[in-house]
Amino acid sequence: MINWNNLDTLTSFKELSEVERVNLAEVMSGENGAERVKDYSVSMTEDLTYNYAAKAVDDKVLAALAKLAKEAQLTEKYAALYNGEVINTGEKRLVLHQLTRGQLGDKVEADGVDKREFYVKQQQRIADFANKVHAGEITNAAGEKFTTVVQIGIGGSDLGPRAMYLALENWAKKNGTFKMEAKFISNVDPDDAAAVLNSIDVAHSIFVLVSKSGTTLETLTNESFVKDALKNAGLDASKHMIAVTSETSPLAKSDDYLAAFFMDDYIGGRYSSTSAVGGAVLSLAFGPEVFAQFLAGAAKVDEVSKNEDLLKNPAMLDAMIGVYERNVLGYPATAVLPYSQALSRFPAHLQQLDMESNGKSVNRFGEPVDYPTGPVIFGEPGTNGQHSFYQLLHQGTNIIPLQFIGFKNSQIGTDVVIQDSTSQQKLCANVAAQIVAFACGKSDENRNKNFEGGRPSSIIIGKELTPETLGALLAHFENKVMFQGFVWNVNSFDQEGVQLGKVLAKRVLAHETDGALKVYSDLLDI
Ligand SMILES: O=P(O)(O)OC[C@H]1O[C@](O)(CO)[C@@H](O)[C@@H]1O
Repeated sequence: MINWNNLDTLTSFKELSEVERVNLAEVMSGENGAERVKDYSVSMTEDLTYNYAAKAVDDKVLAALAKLAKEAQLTEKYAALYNGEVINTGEKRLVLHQLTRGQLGDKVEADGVDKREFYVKQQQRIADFANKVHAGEITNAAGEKFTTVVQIGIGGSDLGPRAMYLALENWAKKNGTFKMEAKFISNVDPDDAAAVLNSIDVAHSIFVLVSKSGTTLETLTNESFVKDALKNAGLDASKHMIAVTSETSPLAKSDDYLAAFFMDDYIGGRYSSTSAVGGAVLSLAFGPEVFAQFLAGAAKVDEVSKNEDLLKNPAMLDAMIGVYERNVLGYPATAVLPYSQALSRFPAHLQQLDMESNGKSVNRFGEPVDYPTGPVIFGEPGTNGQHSFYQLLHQGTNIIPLQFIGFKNSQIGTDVVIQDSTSQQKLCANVAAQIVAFACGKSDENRNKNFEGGRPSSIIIGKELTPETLGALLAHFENKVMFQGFVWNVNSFDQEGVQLGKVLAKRVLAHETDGALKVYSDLLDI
């Protein structure tokens, strides 16, 4: 039987709080440090490793975390999720994003269909459509090939797919699978849509309207913006647009689109990159085979995440160390720092994934919780971040745990040797240096130049960022966030916190305001 209990009622959580703290600077110094870097490492897939040597944990802390993971029944809860229980209690929905990339457990039936079959069918329909576009069988009205794909969507209908596209753009160009350039319109700021439209040839562009609900104001506004532009160019908008939505949304049966592809209410926006939401744009941009490799990478990590042994389950381990840092050590934030330009928008995606999922103050039954839940997430690619906010990370008054990601090889492969090292070597040297600098610090009589150290980090290391490693990376973080939600006993799959602002904005637009809202409306000339 599964028990959904608050973290502070668990005996093993009290025990964890009493385990002696680790002096990170001490354990990471000298030979001991070298041994830790070798030992505190676990494979995520054959190409990716999670290394947690520079986290403030030792065997005692890890044993206490394993006990907590067991008492919180994390593997059982994961199994309940992929076997189709109603895990999203707020919206009374199943949570099925893992089914888009593999069958992890029982067949899941909902709405009278086998859900795995439903997702696979959508992937096949998308693959077929994308192949026809690439082959010139689906064209614009003049019979010319589409050369650009533009995704219109916001939140999960934008951030994940955009981050994934950017992550693979150069890889696809290098490996001969690049088919079409992709652009993204998300913000309701008219400058977003206008700038994208100014940068493309609309006559040769295909637009993917993505909205699960089919009611998101920003997305519908941008759709009209684009339709106007197509009309002004003398084009029939319905021959340039496809939709990705749920079958129950107002967009599903409209004649306004060349085709419609479906996901459903069991896939949260921020978990939708492996569904039709990511599938359409990525298959059009890189071909369906590349999208399939991306799914295969995610499926591998989903499988590893079933492991009951904490030390052999990187997503669960990462999650538990994060809980220790948040609820025992009291750290408020986590920085995501990819040493990979291709992952430039990955931190923004993780921001939504983590903060929209676990930024909650009530448990899954709607009762207030008495402990901190999700941390603040932010990040930028290294080495750019080093010349920006790392000052606070090294010497500020808050300790911010760090999540580094690094690859041995670059994607494009073009490089130069300057002062005896390549740029790729410089990049990797920097991430290694940062881990040790943060952990060990450096004492100096001048307090201003003193580094206290004791600043924890982990690193995910891969050979190269490929579609498969990207899928694995994505699933690692999705599963980490899911496990943390289980430990905190929150529902990680709804987002009521975004509603109030939407309601008030509607009131402003309808001029139904008073008090402070009225004055702000006047100040902004609405
Ligand atoms: O795909 P939709 O329904 O347009 O929603 C877009 C985004 O809006 C939200 O519901 C909240 O603003 C996100 O969770 C979601 O990713």
